[in-house]
Amino acid sequence: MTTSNKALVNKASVLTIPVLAITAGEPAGIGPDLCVQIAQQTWNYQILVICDKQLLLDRAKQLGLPLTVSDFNENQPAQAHTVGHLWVKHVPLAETCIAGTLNTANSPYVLKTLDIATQGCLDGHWHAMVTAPLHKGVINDSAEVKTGSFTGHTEYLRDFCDCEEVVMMLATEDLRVALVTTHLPLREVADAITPELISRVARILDHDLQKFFAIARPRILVAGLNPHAGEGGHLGMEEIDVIEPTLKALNTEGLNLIGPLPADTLYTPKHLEHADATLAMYHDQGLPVLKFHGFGRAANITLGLPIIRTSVDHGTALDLAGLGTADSGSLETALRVAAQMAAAYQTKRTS
Ligand SMILES: NC(=O)C1=CN([C@@H]2O[C@H](COP(=O)(O)OP(=O)(O)OC[C@H]3O[C@@H](n4cnc5c(N)ncnc54)[C@H](O)[C@@H]3O)[C@@H](O)[C@H]2O)C=CC1
Ligand SMILES: NCC(=O)COP(=O)(O)O
Repeated sequence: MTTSNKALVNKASVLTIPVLAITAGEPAGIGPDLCVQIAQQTWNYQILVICDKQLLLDRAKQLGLPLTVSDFNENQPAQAHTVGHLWVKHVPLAETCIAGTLNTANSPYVLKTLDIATQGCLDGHWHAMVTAPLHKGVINDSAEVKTGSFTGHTEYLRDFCDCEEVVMMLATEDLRVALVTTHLPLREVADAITPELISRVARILDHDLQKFFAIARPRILVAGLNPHAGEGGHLGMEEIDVIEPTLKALNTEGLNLIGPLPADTLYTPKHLEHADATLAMYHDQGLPVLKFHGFGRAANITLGLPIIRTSVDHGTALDLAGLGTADSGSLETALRVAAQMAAAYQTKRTS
């Protein structure tokens, strides 16, 4: 690989053609379908897919779409995508995959694709990783993984990259929703909302909105935890005891956090009009709003990592695998956002 397409994270390189690595995710889900579908489109990036080569060719045949593949070599200069072709970093499946049918034997393969993609970003072999959906259940069901220990890409990448904290943010054209807690049972959420966690998350969100999205001083609307943001303490004390004083302290550092606001009215046009992002306390407080607004056109972005990682806004959709009816809109968005983030990062480095 020439210096021109080496990592933006740990090497001072010039971004010419971004090299984006896609992990195809759960082999029985729609991840492989989406990779084949985006291969049919025009892109100004080099797209490489980290997966089993034969899986992609089989899925293309099943979908009736043309596809050729070549082995990706990080020592070759980057080249823009050509329609109907994919570069592949081959990782063999443990067992042949049937679209729509989960198989725990292939779970270690899914994790291996993530490890390779992440390490490749850290080593500077590609500019960003974009993840197709995986199935959290089948990974936890596999003999190689301790049950319940795999909660999602976000936490897995946090641990792989040895980060204390990362932030999940989903973004569509005019709405960004970040989360204080991610994949946590609802019963545990209230106890997890501490000044320390809110502070770590808010600082990362503020920092990365500046770094990757060129927002000078992000205005962030923060939701309360309880209905009506606690109704002055009558519907819960977390706002008064934890959230309010934490936001106040963070604002004295220069952050621009507004809240805690009642979550139901925070997500109305009047409030959102002047917001750069929103911060929800838990997964299903913020994400249903985002998905109602922009499902299929949103990207999931992990902030706070030493690499760029974006993803789709949907799951494995086992019911659609191999049928040709999966919508590739979110994967397209995730690719575009990854490329924009890579360019923004590069501009900041060189300015
Ligand atoms: N980024 C990731 O790896 C994500 C993984 N998941 C995982 O996916 C698995 C299945 O989750 P579900 O809750 O069933 O959600 P899901 O998103 O897979 O499916 C929900 C509904 O949306 C439809 N759908 C999803 N993606 C679509 C697309 N691209 N085009 C057209 N229709 C689409 C499905 O057919 C289904 O009716 C779970 O294990 C979950 O944890 C869920 C979200 C994100
Ligand atoms: N709802 C988002 C989701 O479940 C995806 O999580 P992750 O695998 O990107 O951490």
